[in-house]
This record gives sequence, structure tokens and C-alpha cells, in this order.
Amino acid sequence: IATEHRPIEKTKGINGLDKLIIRDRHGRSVEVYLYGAQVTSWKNEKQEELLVMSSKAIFNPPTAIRGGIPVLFPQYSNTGPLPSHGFARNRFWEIETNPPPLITNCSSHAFVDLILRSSDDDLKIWPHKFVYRLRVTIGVKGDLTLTSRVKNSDTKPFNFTFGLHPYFAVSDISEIQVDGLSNLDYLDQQKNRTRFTDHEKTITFTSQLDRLYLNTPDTIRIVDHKKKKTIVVHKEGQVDAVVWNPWDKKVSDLGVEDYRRFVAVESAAVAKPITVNPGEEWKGLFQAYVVPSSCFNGKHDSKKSCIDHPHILKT
Ligand SMILES: O=P(O)(O)OC[C@H]1O[C@@H](O)[C@H](O)[C@@H](O)[C@@H]1O
Repeated sequence: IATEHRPIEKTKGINGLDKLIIRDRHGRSVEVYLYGAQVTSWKNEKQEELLVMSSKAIFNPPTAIRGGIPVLFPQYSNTGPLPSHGFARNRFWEIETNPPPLITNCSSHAFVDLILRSSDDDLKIWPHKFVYRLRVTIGVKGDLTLTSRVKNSDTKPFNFTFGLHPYFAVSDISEIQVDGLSNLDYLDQQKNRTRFTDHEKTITFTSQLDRLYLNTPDTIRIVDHKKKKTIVVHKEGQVDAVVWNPWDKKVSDLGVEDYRRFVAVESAAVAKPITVNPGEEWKGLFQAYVVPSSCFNGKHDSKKSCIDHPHILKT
């Protein structure tokens, strides 16, 4: 399906699993497995990898792949009766060649549309017919944008919780801070989701951290002091955010030193589940882009490489 305008290569990834590679004309690329609709690579124009895969990632369905950006649906973590993080990350998605129009102000041609429909087996564990459409785009400014559309194709309303779980590459977990969440309430997921208020100016990492921040601003920043780069995470349609690094917690399919190389800053909808009425559709946007940290401290003389929230979702 590679054409001049839709530069998508369909290939085989690890263990022969179907993988798509999206490239733009600046040499940026994104790789997506149909298994889980999981983004496993995002490279900028210099071929630098911006996401992390676990050195022990298992590409063996039905095991979830550790790393990249898992899609957590229709249940975030263990907040309900389903397996942890729902089942979308354990399903084979399909390419949708002719999806319903998605109205955005993004003129990029470097995108792919994936689709997951509830199967009979899914209906046994989650009795709600749905269609989940995910568009993965390399934006014109090099941003990685994931647009989710969840349609209720059933006869009764349903609720779901949700998250997109990026493993963002950082120089070293001790060299970064996460900004934009101070003075907010969070549920500490290491303490039975007890509610606290974050009085710190910024989040730094010295041990395991697993927090669900409630009602956050749409934009959160990961400042990497060593790289002098900031990853900007922008979300719409999901009010919560998770910040996670396992540090020395045992995660069986994560290499012992892997935690040093990533931070998860997730867009999420957990505290207030999303309700979708029959025939209706919920839309959510997740966007990440990398800019020089100087964009935020007034020292940047050229605005050129500083992207200003490229909102693309129009409803
Ligand atoms: O091991 P999993 O199911 O992929 O989950 C990874 C992590 O995902 C995060 O979203 C949760 O906050 C953590 O509690 C969890 O450990």
C-alpha cells in the first residue's frame, strides 16, 4: 500500500508479526505493530529513537508487548474486572483503508488508520459492541499524534477507562523532571490509590513512582536536563495523566537497567470513566513532540524549533 501520498510500508516485525512503517519526507518514521496497534518506534529526522522498547520485550501474543505505546482499553490497570489494562493491547488490529473522515487541521499524509472491532470472545468478557479506530500520524512538525475514536455500536450506553502508555526515551531517569502537575491531586498507585496533593514544583525520580494525576492540564512536559530537550505531551478528551517509572520494582519482561532509559507519562481517563451512547463516538487526542528546553526558559532566540501546541482535533 505504499504510494507517493501514503508512504506506508507493510512488513514483518519480530516473530513474523505484521508491522507498518510510516515515513515522512523529512526522514522521520514511526513503526506500528498490528498486534495491539502498538507503536514500537518513533524516530526523528536525525534517526534518533524517541521511544523505548524493553530489552526483554516479548513479541508473542497473547502477551502484551513491553515498550513503545501500548493502548489501554477498555480498562485502565486493575480498576475493574478485566485483565490489567484491558484487552486492546492483546488483540490483532486491522488496517482500515477507508475510515470515516477525521476532521483535523493537520495536512500530513504520513498516517495510518487502524481498527479494532469487538469480537464474540470480547463480548463475553466485556459485553459492549464497540469499534475503536486509531489514527497514527507523523505530523507536519514531526509530532507523533494518536487520534482515538471509540464508537458505541451497541444498543445501550457503555463506560470505559482508558490510557495511552508511552515509554518515552530519556537520557537517564535521574536527569529528568516532569512539569505541569504541581498542586494537583493524585492517586498513589503504590498505596492502594490513596489520594494526595502534589505540593512539589516538579516531579523528579529517585525511586519507584506510580501516580494517577486527576484533572490535569492538557499539556505536560518532560524536561531532559542532560539532552537539553523537552518532550511535550499534549492530550485532549482525557482529563487524567499517569506518571510511572518502576525503578527497582520487578517487572518480568523489563531488563534490570531499562528503567533508567524511560519515563511513562500517560494520557488517561480513569477517575471519571468515559460514557458513550449508542451510535455515538468518543474522540481523544494524544500528541508528543520534542523541542529544545530553551523554548521554555526564554533563552531561545529563534522560535523556529519550538512548536506551539499543534492542536489538530476539531469536533
Ligand atoms: O505491567 P503492565 O500491565 O504493562 O503495567 C505497567 C504499568 O502501567 C502503568 O500505567 C501503571 O500505572 C502501573 O501500575 C503499571 O505497573
